[in-house]
Amino acid sequence: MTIAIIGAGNMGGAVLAGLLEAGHAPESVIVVEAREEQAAALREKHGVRTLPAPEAVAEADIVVLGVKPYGVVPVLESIASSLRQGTTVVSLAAGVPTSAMEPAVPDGVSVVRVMPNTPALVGEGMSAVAGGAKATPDAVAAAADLMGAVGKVVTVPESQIDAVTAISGSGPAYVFMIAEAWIEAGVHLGLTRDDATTLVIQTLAGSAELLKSGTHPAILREQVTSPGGTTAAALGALEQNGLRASFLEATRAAYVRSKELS
Ligand SMILES: NC(=O)C1=CN([C@@H]2O[C@H](COP(=O)(O)OP(=O)(O)OC[C@H]3O[C@@H](n4cnc5c(N)ncnc54)[C@H](OP(=O)(O)O)[C@@H]3O)[C@@H](O)[C@H]2O)C=CC1
Ligand SMILES: O=C(O)[C@@H]1CCC=N1
Repeated sequence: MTIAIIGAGNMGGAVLAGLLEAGHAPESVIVVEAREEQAAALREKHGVRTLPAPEAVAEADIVVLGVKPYGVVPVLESIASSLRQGTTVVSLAAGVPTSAMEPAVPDGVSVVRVMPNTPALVGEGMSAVAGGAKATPDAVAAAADLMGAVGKVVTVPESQIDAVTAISGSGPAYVFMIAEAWIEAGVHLGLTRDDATTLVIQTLAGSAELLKSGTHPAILREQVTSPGGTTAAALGALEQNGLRASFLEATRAAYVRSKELS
């Protein structure tokens, strides 16, 4: 199975590193990068091959598109004549529907849309997979297998990909912003920045583990909240300051933006 990754920046690079970490042989991964210095850095760091796009896709069973949304269709047009029958194109781009990509590829090439997230870098990604109208079931399964190497995968109808983008695609940024604010809050209370960082990161990681155990978040929250205690005081302040409404509004904004991009 040869995988070509066109555009190994933040997201394509996370998939690349995650795949290698999961045991994919570096020789079976070909990277296409716009700038030679970036290509050289990836060769050096990961031991992968780098090639111009047409040569890379001519060898590939799966072509992963990690370029910005506006670059997706131009890249497809530039590689169309080199794609082999039976190749699966996996687009990671936000807001680019398969209906915009399919006309740019020859018949016999499947297009699958994936919305991943950056924790793929450490094998803890969350991806949603949606096949285009012309994608074969095998191609959708191959895309799901690929992303399964770097985290969890769900298969959704393409109509839900904008919602997925708003929840898990952009989601890590919500967590990182909360972590930043939380650490600063610790510093405001007199903790050293190092200690505040350790306290916050381990609290996030431990809480994520508890959530993964399957207990409902409301039960876990109740277990921390003593009547009339410190947590109740903090949660009251979060409610008063509109935490839930902020999440509704933030994810709605991401959803609308994802639709606008298409
Ligand atoms: N970042 C994220 O968390 C997520 C991103 N995505 C999607 O992933 C895609 C990439 O985003 P992101 O990784 O953040 O962006 P980056 O800018 O970090 O990565 C894009 C990469 O593609 C390279 N590139 C641009 N044009 C070409 C080309 N013609 N051929 C080969 N390489 C090219 C860029 O090089 P150069 O820098 O030289 O331009 C860069 O390395 C987007 O479509 C985005 O919607 C999806 C989910 C999450
Ligand atoms: O911000 C973006 O547009 C991309 C898509 C999801 C995460 N990053």
